[in-house]
Amino acid sequence: MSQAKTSVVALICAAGQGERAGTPLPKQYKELNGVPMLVHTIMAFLKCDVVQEVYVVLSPKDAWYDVLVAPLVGDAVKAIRVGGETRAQSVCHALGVLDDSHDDTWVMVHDAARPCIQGSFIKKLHDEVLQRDAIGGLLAVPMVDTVKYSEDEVQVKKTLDRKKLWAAQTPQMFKLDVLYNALSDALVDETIAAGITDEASVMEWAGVSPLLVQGEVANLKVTYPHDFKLAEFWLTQMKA
Ligand SMILES: Nc1ccn([C@@H]2O[C@H](COP(=O)(O)OP(=O)(O)OP(=O)(O)O)[C@@H](O)[C@H]2O)c(=O)n1
Ligand SMILES: C[C@](O)(CO)[C@H](O)COP(=O)(O)O
Repeated sequence: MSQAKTSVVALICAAGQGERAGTPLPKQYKELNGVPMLVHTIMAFLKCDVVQEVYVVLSPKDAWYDVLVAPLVGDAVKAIRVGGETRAQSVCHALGVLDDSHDDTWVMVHDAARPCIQGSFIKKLHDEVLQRDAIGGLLAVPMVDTVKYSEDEVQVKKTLDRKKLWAAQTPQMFKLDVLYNALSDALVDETIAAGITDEASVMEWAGVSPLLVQGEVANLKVTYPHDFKLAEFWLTQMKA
């Protein structure tokens, strides 16, 4: 008897302004090796056979997606124009749109700003979460630097035990309805909302322990101007 395939959708967050990157257009539209960053990100999910549907959350004011990205990715990707002021709000609004039509579905939330994501990384997260029957999980990399804790951004208060520290990446994979309910609850309180910087953090707040799946440094988040060249390097390496 054939088993029913697990339903997995990708939600790519592309409603940010990219202020730290300092580009004229939001950074997700800057070309990397001749193609807008967001196209690289979307194509990785479109080509990955563990993902059945791909959605992108945009700012309601976005004037560039239809011109710069849609012609290159086609209509298999659905744009949802409900982005909010913070990443968490953008994700929550988009999940609210998807929740009605998606029962028993996993969602992989991913940053448009991580264009070097590869199908093999996506599949690793998918397989480990499902094989271990986890509540959900995220790609993350162990810290390689010694990590200092400061309360005033001037002096060191202490050194943290880096063996216990991981840098969170995306995608992060959870049941869509569970994540939506947790995010909706958390965002009601401004103080709690301020600490919700990824999907795992809201699930931790809800009392569960997401699975850490070891990722790759290549899956960097393009944040500052110097990151564009680094992302181009990794994209070239991965195509080689
Ligand atoms: N209100 C927001 C803010 C961010 N994002 C998305 O979340 C991802 C990670 O956020 P970050 O790198 O912080 O992007 P920006 O918020 O655009 O950057 P900055 O903070 O420098 O303005 C990005 O793909 C960004 O488009 C989003 O969908 N909605
Ligand atoms: C979700 C994230 O990519 C995990 O590292 C990251 O937190 C998003 O960036 P932001 O600057 O916190 O929006």
